[in-house]
Amino acid sequence: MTKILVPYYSSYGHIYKMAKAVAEGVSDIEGAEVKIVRVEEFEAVKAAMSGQDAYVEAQKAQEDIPVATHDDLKWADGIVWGIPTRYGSMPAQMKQFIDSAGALWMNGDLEGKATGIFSSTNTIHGGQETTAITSIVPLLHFGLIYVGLPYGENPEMMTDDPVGGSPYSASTVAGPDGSNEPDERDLTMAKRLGKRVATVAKALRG
Ligand SMILES: Cc1cc2nc3c(=O)[nH]c(=O)nc-3n(C[C@H](O)[C@H](O)[C@H](O)COP(=O)(O)O)c2cc1C
Repeated sequence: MTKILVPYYSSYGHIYKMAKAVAEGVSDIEGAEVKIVRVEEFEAVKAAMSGQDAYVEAQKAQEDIPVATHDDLKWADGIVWGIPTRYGSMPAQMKQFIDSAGALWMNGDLEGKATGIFSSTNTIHGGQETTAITSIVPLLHFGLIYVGLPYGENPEMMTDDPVGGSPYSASTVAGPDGSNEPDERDLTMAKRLGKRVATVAKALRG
């Protein structure tokens, strides 16, 4: 059994929808088991956003998703992180989860596991690539083995349409007001990322 974890943080649901696509892709691999977990929201953000319908609805839709733990990270053979952009890099909620996993780093618990990232921004040039690239840094400190998204398997990237996806990560563009649904091409690339990380994780397990 190859165990793949999809830990994500999502305020408005785009990353959550991408997480489900990633999980679907993992399921294409024989003998793969996938678990989606959400990184917990800050109480201060919950309070600040309590009057914003889009946020409240998106949080409600995720209520049944278990909260991510460090034991989940240890359980997994591969980890595909769902990281929306905050000022061009990862949200503090995700950073806190990663920073608080120092004991795992110290023990080398994640070394040699396959990993990948999917992301989301409001705007096309708002930081999809910087979010992926800067998020890779702590993942390499953990000794994770990074799996990207190659052009060869993802012809959807060869376009000047405002879709997500780059060699660094699967991604989606939520739109300036956040009302876009993930494009079908974004979901397809997210599925392929899930499948690719599961393939590598399986091979690494031997
Ligand atoms: C504090 C904050 C900072 C943000 N910074 C950026 C940014 O730098 N570039 C951008 O395009 N979108 C930015 N956004 C928009 C989010 O990236 C977008 O809402 C998110 O990717 C949608 O994913 P979600 O629906 O899963 O929350 C920001 C949103 C917030 C709340």
